[in-house]
Amino acid sequence: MSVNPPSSPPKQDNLLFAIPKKGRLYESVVKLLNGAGLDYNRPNRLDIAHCSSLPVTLVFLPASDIAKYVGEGNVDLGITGQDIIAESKTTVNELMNLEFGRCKLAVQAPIDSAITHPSQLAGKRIVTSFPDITANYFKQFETDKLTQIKYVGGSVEAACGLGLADGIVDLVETGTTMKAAGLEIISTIMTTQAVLISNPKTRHSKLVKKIHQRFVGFVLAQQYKMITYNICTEKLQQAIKITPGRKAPTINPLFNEAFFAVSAMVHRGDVGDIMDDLHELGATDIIVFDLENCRA
Ligand SMILES: Nc1ncnc2c1ncn2[C@@H]1O[C@H](COP(=O)(O)OP(=O)(O)OP(=O)(O)O)[C@@H](O)[C@H]1O
Ligand SMILES: O=P(O)(O)OC[C@H]1O[C@H](OP(=O)(O)OP(=O)(O)O)[C@H](O)[C@@H]1O
Ligand SMILES: [Mg+2]
Repeated sequence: MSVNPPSSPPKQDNLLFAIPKKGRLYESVVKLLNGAGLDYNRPNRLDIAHCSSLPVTLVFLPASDIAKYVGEGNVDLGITGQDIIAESKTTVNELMNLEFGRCKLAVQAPIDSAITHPSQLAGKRIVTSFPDITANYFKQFETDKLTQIKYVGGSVEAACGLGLADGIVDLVETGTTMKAAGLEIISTIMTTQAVLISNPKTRHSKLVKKIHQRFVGFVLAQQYKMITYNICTEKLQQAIKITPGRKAPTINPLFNEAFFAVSAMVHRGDVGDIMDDLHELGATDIIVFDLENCRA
């Protein structure tokens, strides 16, 4: 694998943190860094940026190289996909799932072909950006002939239409790319999402732990919203059943009234139903807030 060194030297003794320089993970990673308070200024086109808030240097690298840098280089932390870790065969510590970059790595073939099972592609021509995972996967179906696996760095879906492959192994999220290329899924090799990884031999374990904890808080905060409402004494117990909170709801009596103000964390996806249920019960002044960050 060819990898370019960063364009200017990192600050000595800073923790090095590898960030995807572009692509599908980039925007979510930038949000995560902001949310976790890792402030930085990235001069135009430079692949290196020093954080102003922590002794951390960000190195912007292709997502596909990050597992290698973290596993074998001096890079302490990184963000990349589980698919890339599996393909790199390097040992890294997977610290946490980041809940974005979700997709699956799938064997695909032209819709108008007679292929319905991956065994029909064993020994044939497969194009992919994941040659190692692909070779291992097809081994189970091979009898005499080895599967011919060709690596391409992108636009894998074009390979069948251009006569280079009988099938491909590529990532599928919505399926738009696959359908546009006239392909369909024959089998799924693995599901994947973005993860925070660390170098098992890092000299910065304290700082790794700190950043990890901040990310845990931010990712948790993204999954919840805060709801507050007023409810009369007689209906309080029923309301608590609707919003039990993560541990328990916070309940405060309202001044001079037989009412309580309740606040609780609720799952983002449940908010609509919970508001309906509370309204039906007779709760008033129901307000929902986004959580910017939290520490559970
Ligand atoms: N469509 C997608 N939906 C969700 N996650 C994806 C998708 N495509 C790729 N990923 C995840 O992001 C990782 C990096 O892929 P990405 O396409 O961003 O890199 P790239 O191909 O180097 O960049 P680019 O496509 O801009 O050339 C993948 O290994 C996978 O984990
Ligand atoms: O199922 P979908 O939602 O269409 O997403 C899947 C596509 O996304 C990625 O490609 P990307 O856009 O990164 O281009 P690339 O193939 O050139 O890397 C991946 O390689 C698939 O082709
Ligand atoms: Mg891509």
